[in-house]
Amino acid sequence: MGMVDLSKREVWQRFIREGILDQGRIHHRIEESWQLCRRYNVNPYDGKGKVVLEPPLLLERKQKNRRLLQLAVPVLEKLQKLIQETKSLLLLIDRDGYVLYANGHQQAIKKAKAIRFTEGVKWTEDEVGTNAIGTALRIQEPITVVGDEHYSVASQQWICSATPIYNEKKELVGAIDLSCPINSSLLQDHALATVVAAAYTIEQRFQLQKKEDLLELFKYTHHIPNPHSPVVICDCHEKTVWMNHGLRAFLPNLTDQPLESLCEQKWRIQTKKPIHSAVDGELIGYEVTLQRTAVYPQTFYFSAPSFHFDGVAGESEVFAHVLQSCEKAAKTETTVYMTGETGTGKEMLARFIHQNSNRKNKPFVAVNCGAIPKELIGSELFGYAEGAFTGAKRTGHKGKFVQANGGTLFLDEMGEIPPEMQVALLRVLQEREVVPIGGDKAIPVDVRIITATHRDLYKLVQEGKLREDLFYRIYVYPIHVPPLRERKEDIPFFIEHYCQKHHWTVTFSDQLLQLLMNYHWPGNIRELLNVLERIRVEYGTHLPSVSQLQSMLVAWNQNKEKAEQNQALSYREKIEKERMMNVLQITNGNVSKAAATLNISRSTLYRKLKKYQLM
Ligand SMILES: Nc1ncnc2c1ncn2[C@@H]1O[C@H](COP(=O)(O)OP(=O)(O)OP(=O)(O)O)[C@@H](O)[C@H]1O
Repeated sequence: MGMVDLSKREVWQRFIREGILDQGRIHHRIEESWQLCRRYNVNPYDGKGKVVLEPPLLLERKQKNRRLLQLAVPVLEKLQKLIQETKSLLLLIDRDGYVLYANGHQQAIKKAKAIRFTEGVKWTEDEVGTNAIGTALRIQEPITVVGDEHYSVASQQWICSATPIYNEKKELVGAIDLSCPINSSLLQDHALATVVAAAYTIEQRFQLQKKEDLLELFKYTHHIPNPHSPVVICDCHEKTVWMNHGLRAFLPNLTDQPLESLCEQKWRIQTKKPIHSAVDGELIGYEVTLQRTAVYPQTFYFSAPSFHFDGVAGESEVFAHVLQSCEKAAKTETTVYMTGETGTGKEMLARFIHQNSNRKNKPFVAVNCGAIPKELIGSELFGYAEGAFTGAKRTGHKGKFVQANGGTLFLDEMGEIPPEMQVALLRVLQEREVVPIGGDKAIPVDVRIITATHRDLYKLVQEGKLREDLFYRIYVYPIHVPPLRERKEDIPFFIEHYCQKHHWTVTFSDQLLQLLMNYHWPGNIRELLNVLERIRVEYGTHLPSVSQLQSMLVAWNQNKEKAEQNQALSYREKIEKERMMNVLQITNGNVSKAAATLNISRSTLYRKLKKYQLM
């Protein structure tokens, strides 16, 4: 864009009169704009402002752009001296091309008024033809338009430099323009540099303002009561900024996420309240309360809407797969083999399979093979005939197989079945009939078998403790239930479930949750529920501190270990241990006296104290 010269005037005249544009004579942005103006049918012999907003409408527009005005005007006012010295005009324009603010030298203002270049006017290319403001807003680049480069004569006595302004989100929010009469002393390169620098400063202020808004939003969060319903605060662009405990339990560290991404994660917006800045009334964010879309009891719409799981499913992928496997098994008659540590919910899943199968109206019978004395397993499972043995009920006894007829038999701790019973069990599975002990008539039975174990059954086969043929009878459709530590993300759901079930209104802090989520839970869900029960009983609505909970978990484990060791002791050993503890108590811990009372040597007593972990 060179200086005003005659040749440029000629180029303009030729284009206006004949529609011919001499290529390369003017800047390509100007060429492009002229072509546009021609298409818009802009009158080249006019170019005065047409749309000037009435005061109420202008006020409304200023209100809408108050952030821009608030951030830009102080910067523009710094240029006051330059404007006066160069007899020019400085304008702030909104993104639609309306002049929001105009400041300038007396003469320039007067000259501008003549063409209605004032506050409230719309100064776009389609209104007044090629000009710095309208063109800069369209091409989103800084530009200077000199004299005859203006499409319409009204502006041809001006040199104008304009540049777009972007907010912190890099969205176009408006433009600044520095205009001066063509004979001004202001150099056009300087003018352009000035507006670009001012726009840069304003953009910096937008960035800073964003931080202030964030601070204000954080301050606002202090006034949010601590409701149990999950609350999220997001900024005015609907990006998450903060969430309360109720939500953090489920979504740790989810800030700077689009609000809608939370909705994808099974949340629904319940209320959305705008938050305005206490400083300038600008909308700075929203307080949003959310609601879980999928809560327990959860209905899983895997393939049929009828599948229903009464327990906590949580959101872990591993457990979702388990439920899917169960659903598949439920649709068939297949024999299911469940593995998983104690307390992972195997029995619950066995019930889930039963309740979703065709057998749901028939009995579900669970037998814990590990809990029945070995000698009784046979009669428990297969029943006994009338008068089968001394003391047997005269009427006999229906075994679990017969009780479960038509339904599902859940055999827990399969690994505990003694070898001689394994043969009988194999027969029932093969023949689908049972012969009660002491009886001679076979009773046909129709049951689906689900077995469960926390032991490695195949290892038992290798060790010769489980018949291989029985193993293959039951190892048909294996489902592995993961331990709780492999589905930590589900822990908050269990807690929520427990709290609701017991009408226990407490909010677990982040630290407590972290502790519960990082613990290894050897007893899995059962252990978690026990710990929650203990917290509820001991602490009520005042939850323990982190260290209190920590020591609770440690003590818990030690007790459990002791209990396990006790279980490992024989009956005789248990009695011996008990006796030693009593004697030590009576002798106030005096080992010599205790040894004498027990009639054993001191060294034997020490050895035994070690063995029973009493020292
Ligand atoms: N998904 C679940 N939702 C709610 N509670 C559950 C869930 N899974 C298990 N539980 C609870 O955890 C406890 C242990 O579950 P369950 O008895 O089914 O486990 P298991 O694997 O069969 O244990 P074990 O092997 O020791 O018999 C029960 O009180 C059960 O109600």
